[in-house]
Amino acid sequence: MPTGRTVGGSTFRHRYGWTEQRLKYNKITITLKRTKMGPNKKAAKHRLSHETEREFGGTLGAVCIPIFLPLTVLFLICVSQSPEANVFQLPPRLPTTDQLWDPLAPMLLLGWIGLHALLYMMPLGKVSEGLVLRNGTRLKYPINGFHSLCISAVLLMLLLAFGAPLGYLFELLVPLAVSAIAVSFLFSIYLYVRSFWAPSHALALGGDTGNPLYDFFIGRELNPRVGNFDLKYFCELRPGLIGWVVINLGMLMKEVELRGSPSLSMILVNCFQLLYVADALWNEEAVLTTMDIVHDGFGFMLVFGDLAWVPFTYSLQASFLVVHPQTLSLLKAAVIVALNGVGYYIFRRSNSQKNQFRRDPTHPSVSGLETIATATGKRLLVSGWWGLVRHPNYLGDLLMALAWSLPCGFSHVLPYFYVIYFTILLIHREARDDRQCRAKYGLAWDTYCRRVPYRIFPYLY
Ligand SMILES: NC(=O)C1=CN([C@@H]2O[C@H](COP(=O)(O)OP(=O)(O)OC[C@H]3O[C@@H](n4cnc5c(N)ncnc54)[C@H](OP(=O)(O)O)[C@@H]3O)[C@@H](O)[C@H]2O)C=CC1
Ligand SMILES: CC(C)=CCC[C@@H](C)[C@H]1CC=C2C3=C(CC[C@@]21C)[C@@]1(C)CC[C@H](O)C(C)(C)[C@@H]1CC3
Repeated sequence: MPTGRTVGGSTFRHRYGWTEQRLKYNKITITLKRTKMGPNKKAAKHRLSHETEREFGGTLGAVCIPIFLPLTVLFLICVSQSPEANVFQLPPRLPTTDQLWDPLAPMLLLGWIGLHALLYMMPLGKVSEGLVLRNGTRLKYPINGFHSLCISAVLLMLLLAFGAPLGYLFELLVPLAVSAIAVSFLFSIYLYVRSFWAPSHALALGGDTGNPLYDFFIGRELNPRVGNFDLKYFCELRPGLIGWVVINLGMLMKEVELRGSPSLSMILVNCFQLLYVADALWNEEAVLTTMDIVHDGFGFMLVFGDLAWVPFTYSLQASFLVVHPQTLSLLKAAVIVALNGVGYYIFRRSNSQKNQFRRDPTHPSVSGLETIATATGKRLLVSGWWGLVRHPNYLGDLLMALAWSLPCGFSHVLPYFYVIYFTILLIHREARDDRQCRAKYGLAWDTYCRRVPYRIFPYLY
């Protein structure tokens, strides 16, 4: 019988009599106490208490980020559409009040979200189970995001065939972003209020600090649902992500209106980002094991990220290209396509390898890989993609991000906003994940880190 193994700095004993287990989980100390009950684990009663250390700068971050990021979205759209496209221009270019509002924008936005809610509820595709929750149950999720993308594509083609002016999205970008920001605030308030009716096991471990500003920002409830409709899972992949490629298409149509045909740069940006979104929806099931679904509460940060940040800042290259056309030689285009291909290959293969390993470690594609055991019973891959760096999927994602900016040339910083922001996001995300894994796996995680010393970039970081 193993006793006294150290996990995340605390001691726990595998013994039939009693256990007291202190897990440091993402800066949250969880104390699980079991009474003397014999070997039947199901009979053991858990007392759960948690003190949380706050992320994203705590209360200050929770107040500043919801002010600063929405303004950043509006600022960046305006800069991308201005002739100078200079992010460092002082005073900063902000929209006039006239530019902010168009009654068409909220109608289009709510119609779009409503359409995707209907598609989500359609009995298409399979139903999959999420990971086991703290109360021992598993939620069911419809895997029909790719169907939604295809149906959206057919509807858009029909609209184009009937002469719908999709290029008008260029003029509507700022009012649409304003509406998405307003919806994000209202929706987050609804989520915060309704979380007080949720049972305690349904709250996110880091989102129930008792500080209303912080909890509103980070999200109290883990998987808020209306009946079977999972609000977080729905927002993560559908209206925002598909909305992003629709905005890109709108920018392409605007270019056609202005110059008669789309540029090679615009085609590349549209194709690369469509591939990324289609891939996410094709592999929708894999989202069920991401940090956002498994760990993070659904609050302002994710709501705004999904509904406003992703569609309006990830499409900046396309809106930039409308006003700042670029000439791209075939040779340069080929190099950029190759870079995107390499990035995509690393991203997809590494994500699929880990998902396959987590779902079925005996599967022939992963059973031959070298692994190390952890005290939780789960194993960690130390060969294959996950033996190269600790986050090969981030490496691939970053290479793609660079390939999306390069078609915009080197004359402006703005098209590189995504790759700069994304590097910061992923470095921060890696640090969060490192803390969580050290808490979960203790010594085994340290061994893994020694075996695989680089986090994202081989021999660099
Ligand atoms: N475009 C965008 O804006 C964004 C894209 N992304 C992308 O989303 C994808 C998912 O990222 P994310 O959810 O952050 O994290 P990961 O998919 O990298 O998952 C991290 C988890 O994987 C497991 N793990 C880590 N190392 C190993 C190993 N050696 N062997 C087996 N399992 C391991 C651990 O969980 P456990 O052991 O519990 O299974 C760990 O918590 C990435 O490709 C990322 O690039 C992410 C954020 C934003
Ligand atoms: C600055 C700010 C408001 C940050 C919020 C972060 C969110 C924008 C991102 C957190 C994790 C995300 C993921 C994707 C999109 C961005 C957010 C929501 C993702 C859906 C993109 C497509 C990928 O294939 C993915 C499914 C792996 C990915 C999951 C994480």
